[in-house]
Amino acid sequence: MIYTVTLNPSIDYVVQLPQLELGEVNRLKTSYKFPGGKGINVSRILSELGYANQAWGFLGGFTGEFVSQSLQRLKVDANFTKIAADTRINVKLKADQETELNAPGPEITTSEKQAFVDQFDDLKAGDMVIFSGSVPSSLPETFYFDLIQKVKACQAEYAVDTTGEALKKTLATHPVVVKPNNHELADLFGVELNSLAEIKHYGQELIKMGAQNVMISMAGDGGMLVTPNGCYRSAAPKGTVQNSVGAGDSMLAGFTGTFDATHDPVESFRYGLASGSATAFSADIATKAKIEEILPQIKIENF
Ligand SMILES: Nc1ncnc2c1ncn2[C@@H]1O[C@H](COP(=O)(O)OP(=O)(O)OP(=O)(O)O)[C@@H](O)[C@H]1O
Ligand SMILES: O=P(O)(O)OC[C@@]1(O)O[C@H](CO)[C@@H](O)[C@@H]1O
Repeated sequence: MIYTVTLNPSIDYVVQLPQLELGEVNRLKTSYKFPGGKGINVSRILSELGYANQAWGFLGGFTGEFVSQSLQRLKVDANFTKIAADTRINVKLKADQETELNAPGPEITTSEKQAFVDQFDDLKAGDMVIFSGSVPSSLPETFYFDLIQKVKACQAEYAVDTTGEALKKTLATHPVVVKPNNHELADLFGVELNSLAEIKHYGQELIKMGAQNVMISMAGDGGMLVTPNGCYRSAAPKGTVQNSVGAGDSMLAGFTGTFDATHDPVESFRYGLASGSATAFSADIATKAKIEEILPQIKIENF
């Protein structure tokens, strides 16, 4: 069974307007509300692709209720820990440029945290846990690392999609895959990455630091997979971008779902790439049909 962990879910409030005028009243062309948070997006794609999974994390208040009901409607199996505070709302502005306003997240009490941590005692050998997204500020920065110790004690596998110190700290524990985008990879090492060769080099550094596979997403430039046995690269297929929010999560879902079933990193990368682009070319998270339409267009080469 696959479990996704979203410590900091959200309502994604996506608003469209031709141009943003700062300091003025801006009238929106359209607005949509989606259940958001990286692990939740991963769960949505896993469910689309038919991989049994359950979404875990914290949900609270009227916003948490919206996310919970949306997941029910989307038939995503969920077992969230209920909290007293409101789940956050993240604003995604689609104007001449895409701008995201992500809130820090709600207060989580000690007893709410403990109830969540206790869930990890039920994991079984061979389960896969996907940790995605930011850690709310009321939880320690080491929270993922602490949870990973529990996952390892149960002999389950895990993937990590987070940034900065939280990511660095998990590498030495040997996650199955980490998925920084090229900017997050550059920030991790305090460098600028100007070529594919440089991206490969720093991907290999993450392998040396302990990751089993490193999948680097590069938005419209496709992606790269670095493994201890080789490096693979694919450009992105052509299409009309509608909403790239969640493309990275979709990529991780395509990878982890396929990896859990096949243990083949290159085939997993192929599904990851197709799922990422399928979401970028959709208004919301992609459907299975969209992913399957894009799959034949993915061309992976050794790099
Ligand atoms: N404009 C695009 N055209 C084609 N494919 C895209 C586009 N944007 C994203 N993708 C596909 O989706 C993958 C993940 O996208 P991206 O690099 O934007 O992830 P991310 O930065 O983690 O995004 P997010 O945090 O919104 O989930 C890319 O590697 C690529 O394969
Ligand atoms: O603030 P975090 O946890 O880093 O990211 C949260 C978020 O931007 O990630 C998803 C897209 O990847 C959105 O659904 C959500 O709003």
